[in-house]
Amino acid sequence: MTVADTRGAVSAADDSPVLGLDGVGMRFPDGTEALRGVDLTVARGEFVSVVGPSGCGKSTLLRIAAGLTAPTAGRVSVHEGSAGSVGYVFQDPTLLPWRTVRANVELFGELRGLPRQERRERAAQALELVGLEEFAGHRPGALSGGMRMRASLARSLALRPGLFLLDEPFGSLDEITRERLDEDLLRLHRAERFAALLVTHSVTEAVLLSSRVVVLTPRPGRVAGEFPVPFPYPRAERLRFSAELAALAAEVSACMRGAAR
Ligand SMILES: Nc1ncnc2c1ncn2[C@@H]1O[C@H](COP(=O)(O)OP(=O)(O)OP(=O)(O)O)[C@@H](O)[C@H]1O
Repeated sequence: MTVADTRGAVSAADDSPVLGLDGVGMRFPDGTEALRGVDLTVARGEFVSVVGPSGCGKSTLLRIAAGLTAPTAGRVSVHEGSAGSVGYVFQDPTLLPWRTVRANVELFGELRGLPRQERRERAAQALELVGLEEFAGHRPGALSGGMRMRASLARSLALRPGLFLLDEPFGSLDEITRERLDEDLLRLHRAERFAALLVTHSVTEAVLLSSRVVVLTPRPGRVAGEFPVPFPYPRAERLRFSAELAALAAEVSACMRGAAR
């Protein structure tokens, strides 16, 4: 996996996928087979969501894409030059409670040895993007759950990722906060133009955010279907409650149910 620190690495002529999974399989040492023969690509600027029944291997897939777990079959490629940094956001914001929000957002830059001034600038910009400038000096304990998740998004945004991997990031939040953060994510995706791979339990969220939805079968997870989402970006808030979105979400859900039989 290549990790670069600037957006300058993106080449206009380069249309290779940012992420490619080729025949990926995963069998854990205890014999549990989580994934089998998964082919999946994410192109530059694309927003792909993965849905599937609980335990079908979604988180395992994301961990493999992030390079945190090595697959036991197949290949993973993160394309050199086109990806820039990889941002990884979990359901748990994992902020350090003794650091201020600003210092948390600067953390990854610190770990990568970015000069102090650049870290400061990137953190300030990322905090502005997620609307947390005024809370930069607060500690995470003083923030709401939604704000903590925004801080977690900002921490990854400060890496200026070419690829964002999101594992059910809003799963523990109440519905209204989750809807707001979906809007934020859509806006950030437009503004920063990263490619995204999102794991979610919500078919509506998947359709609302994505340019493509991938459905996995029950364990071992295989690709049961892929659904291009035809709605152009930027997407209006009312799309969430539209008949068009409901119809596509019903198709995706039917595929999930069919795969589970
Ligand atoms: N380290 C491990 N060792 C053995 N089995 C594991 C390990 N990690 C995950 N599994 C199993 O692999 C399967 C897939 O797990 P994973 O967490 O990827 O599923 P998921 O689709 O993300 O689940 P959920 O939707 O409930 O979060 C599950 O049966 C899980 O118990």
